[in-house]
Formats: sequence, structure tokens, C-alpha cells
Amino acid sequence: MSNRTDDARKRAQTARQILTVAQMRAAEQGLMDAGHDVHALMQRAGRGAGEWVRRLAAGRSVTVLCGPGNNGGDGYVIAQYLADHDVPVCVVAARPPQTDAARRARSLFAGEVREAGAALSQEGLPRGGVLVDCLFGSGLSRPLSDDLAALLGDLAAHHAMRVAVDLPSGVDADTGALLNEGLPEWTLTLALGAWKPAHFMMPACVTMGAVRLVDIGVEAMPGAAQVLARPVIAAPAPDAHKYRRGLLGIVAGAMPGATLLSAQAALRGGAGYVRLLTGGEAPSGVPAELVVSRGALPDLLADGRYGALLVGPGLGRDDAARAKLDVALASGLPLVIDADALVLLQPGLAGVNGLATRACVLTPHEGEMQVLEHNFGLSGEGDRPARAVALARASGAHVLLKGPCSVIAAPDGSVTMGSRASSWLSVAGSGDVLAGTVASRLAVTRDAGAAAAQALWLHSRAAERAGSAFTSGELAHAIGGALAEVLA
Ligand SMILES: NC(=O)C1=CN([C@@H]2O[C@H](COP(=O)(O)OP(=O)(O)OC[C@H]3O[C@@H](n4cnc5c(N)ncnc54)[C@H](O)[C@@H]3O)[C@@H](O)[C@H]2O)[C@@H](O)CC1
Ligand SMILES: Nc1ncnc2c1ncn2[C@@H]1O[C@H](COP(=O)(O)OP(=O)(O)O)[C@@H](O)[C@H]1O
Ligand SMILES: [K+]
Repeated sequence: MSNRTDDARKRAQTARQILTVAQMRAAEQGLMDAGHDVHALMQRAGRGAGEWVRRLAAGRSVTVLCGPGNNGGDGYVIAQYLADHDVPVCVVAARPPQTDAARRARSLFAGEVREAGAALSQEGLPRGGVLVDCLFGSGLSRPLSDDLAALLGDLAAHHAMRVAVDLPSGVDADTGALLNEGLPEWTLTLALGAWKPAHFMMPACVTMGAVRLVDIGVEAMPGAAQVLARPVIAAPAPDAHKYRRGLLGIVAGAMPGATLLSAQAALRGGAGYVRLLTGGEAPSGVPAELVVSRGALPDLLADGRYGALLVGPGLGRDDAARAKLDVALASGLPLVIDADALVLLQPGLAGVNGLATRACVLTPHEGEMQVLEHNFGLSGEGDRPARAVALARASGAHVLLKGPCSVIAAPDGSVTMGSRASSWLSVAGSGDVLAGTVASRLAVTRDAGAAAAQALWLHSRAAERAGSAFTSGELAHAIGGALAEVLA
């Protein structure tokens, strides 16, 4: 393989990593050890960000708000880059630079700097096209003081577009917490060197507008969380048949609507054959493509061809539901456990110990997560990625923790974070559609991590394709189109 291909692959991998503040410091140290200096990194980051700002400004004036640290240093580099490209630019220095690299960057900026403070009146504050926020980045350690919050708010209110560099000031990089009230909304946020957890966490991520990464050559960090990637899914092999493509069993329960929604999604998620497993009458509204198998669940599962089983949507929580979950656990099959089955899941149940030895995905929303944490004796402390990892380790299953920013955790502690999904997904039944999609991918791949990641991407993309005010049935139908987009 050529060096260039190797390099492109490496860059594609590092472009997906999400680094905490501590990991970013370690990565920065790695670059220093390799002979780079902070000044050079700041130049690279500032110029990369400057180019984004130049394009966005499209000739309009730019105001760069600079703080005391290296985020402020980036701001001076951006300002000089803009000046070099004939963009009208003015810097407001909220505080004087305090680091060597920031001082040097400021000394290299030949344009106008207005010092914030009592001497700078409201009239003296620039107004206009684009505000660039370089007040604080990953070094923010406490809420903005009142004067800084007021300055940031005022400038944001008087510029048509707003770009946050690395992170919006006032955001905690590791947790996505907003440390002040009333922080501005941003048009664009430019992550420098690597993504930070806050770019994918509520509530910060919804204030950031579009998010883009500026590459500064950071190496891959072992153990870093990853951004959910657009999957590549292979079409069925030329000699495929329905069983080899993946036979999925969906355990029917008390509420057929949810089960059928899962099945609608599963039918479009790539599995070759989807069966509804029911002990009683077939529910009304079963689509023609969905095969109904009637009988006692252990007998139905005696067919050795199942690739995966989905249990939970519409299951109910009574003794009959419990018994079905027991059978599903005892089957040893690759398993997706959702909805009611998550609430019934207990570490003491026979078969739960075996989750680590087979492909299994748990798909809780926040409420179900709390029940699982209680049942598995977990503290529930920490942020969502940490909580998902704790449950994955305790259960041996992959955990897809749903929400506006969904997270996938593996039992080995690795984390994948989804980008913000359409808020139209907040419709009853969209979780059933996700569960059906995960199960369909599991029947095909038999790989819990791959199935969870592919399905999360397909679900999110299906929502974009479905537009606005869609029903969960329409969402299920859009899964097929989303899958067609990512065929190898
Ligand atoms: N890590 C890297 O490899 C690179 C980092 N760069 C930039 O450096 C930034 C991090 O720089 P720093 O660590 O200097 O951090 P910041 O520039 O975010 O600011 C930290 C400084 O502000 C002080 N501070 C923190 N919160 C405060 C508050 N609420 N009010 C007043 N002062 C406060 C801190 O004590 C510290 O002096 C990144 O966000 C990025 O923009 C880039 O220059 C490129 C390379
Ligand atoms: N505000 C939102 N923004 C983005 N995605 C959302 C939002 N609310 C819910 N979702 C997604 O929609 C799905 C809802 O699942 P769930 O809560 O199980 O709903 P239901 O039980 O009604 O099917 C999940 O995939 C979740 O990630
Ligand atoms: K910033």
C-alpha cells in the first residue's frame, strides 16, 4: 500500500477521534515530543480556522474576541490570516495574553486591537458581519465572569454570524455542560485538532450550529472515543439466499403495534427473512412480507437458522413477557433487547451471564437506562458515555444509549458517539424502529458493535430523509432508502 493511501487512512481515523481535555494535552505533548512547537501548532490551527472564517465572511467585516490563553492566541493568528486576505478585521482583547504562544501570536498581528474594559464604551465595540469567539477553549475551568459573559453576549447580538473556535466560550469541553446562562447560539463551531466530547453532548452541542474539524496533525490516541462513521454496507453476495442473508426472529408480545413497527424497519434493514414469533393469533395489520410463526417460543427457536432475535418492543411486563425473555436469553442467539425487556432484565436471570459470550445489544432510553442501572447495581454517576460503558461492562452487552445525542458503548470500554439527530425523532415508536434496524443488522452481521453503529446511522439518516412531522411508520419505510445510500 502506498504511503499516500496509508496517510489518508490514518487521517480519516484521527478525524473521527474525540479527545477529552486530558487526552488532548497528551496528544499535544506527543506533537511536542515529535519536534513541533506550540507556536507552529497555533499557526496551523489559526490558519485552518481562518480559512473557514474567510469563506463564511465572504467580504464582510470580522470581529475576533480574544481571551488570555491559547484559544485567544488562535484568535490573533486568525485575525492576521484574514488581514492577509484583505478581510476587514478588528480584534477585541477581553484580557491580555498570558501564555508565551498567545503573546507571540498577538505580537505578530499588525491590525487593530481594542482592549476590553471600562475605557471601551458600547459605541467602541465593533458591530457587523462575523464574530469569532476565541475567548476560551478547552482551558475553561469555571463560569465566565459577569463582565466577560456580558461582552460575549453583546458582541454576539450585534454580529450577523457567529463562529466559535474550538468550543463556544462557556462550554465545558468534557461534559457538554453550559457553565453560564444565556450563552449565545453559534452559526459554526470549528474543533481544533480533534473533536471534544462537548461537540456531541447535550446541551452544548445544540448551541454550536454546524461543526467542522480543523486538522493540525494530532496522532491517534489509544482508547479515544470515536465519532459515529457513515457505514459501508455490502449488498447480498451473488449466491445469497434468504437464510444466509440473515433470519431475524421478533418476539411478539401484548402490544402488537410496537412489534410491527420494529418488523417494518427490520424488513428494510437488510435481513433476508423476518419472522414474527407469536404464541397466539397473528395480530391484525401484519404486512404480507412478514412471516408469522405460531407456536411455543422454545419450539419456534429450535429452528437452528436464526441469525438474531429481537425481544422487547410491545412485549409487556407480565409473567408471559418474563417467560419469553427467559427463553430468548436461554437461546444463546445474538440478541437485541429493547423496551419492556430492558425493564425486566436482571443480572440474576439465567442466561444474562451469557450475554458477554454472544453478540447482544441493549437499546435503552434514559428512563430504561436508570432502571437498568438500578437493577445492575450501578451508581448512575458520570456522563452518558461513562454510564453506558459501566452498563456494557456490567452486562457484557453493547449498550446503545438513546437520546438527542446517542452513545454506543462496548464491553471493552470503547465508545462511539452519534452526531445530533433530527428532533423529529421524538415521536412515539421511533425507538421501536431503531430496535428493528439494529436487529436486522445483527441478523446480517452477527456483530453487536457493527450492528449498533450501522443502525444508529441508518436511523438518523432515515429521519433526515423523512423530513419533518413524520410518523414512526414513515421512518421505518425510510430505512431502506438510507441503506441504499451506503451500499458498497
Ligand atoms: N492543545 C493543542 O494542541 C492546541 C491548542 N490550541 C488552543 O488552545 C486552547 C487551549 O488553550 P489554553 O489551555 O490556554 O486554554 P484557554 O485559552 O481556553 O484559556 C485558559 C486560560 O484561561 C483561564 N481561565 C479558565 N477559565 C476562566 C474563566 N472562566 N475566566 C477567566 N479565566 C479563565 C485559565 O486559568 C487559563 O489561563 C484550545 O482550546 C485551542 O483553541 C491551539 O492553539 C492549537 C494547539
Ligand atoms: N429530541 C430528539 N432529538 C433527536 N433524536 C431523538 C430525540 N428524541 C428522541 N430521539 C430518538 O428517537 C428514538 C426514541 O426512542 P424511544 O425513546 O425508545 O421512543 P419509543 O419508545 O416511543 O419508540 C431514539 O432513537 C432517540 O435517540
Ligand atoms: K472559543
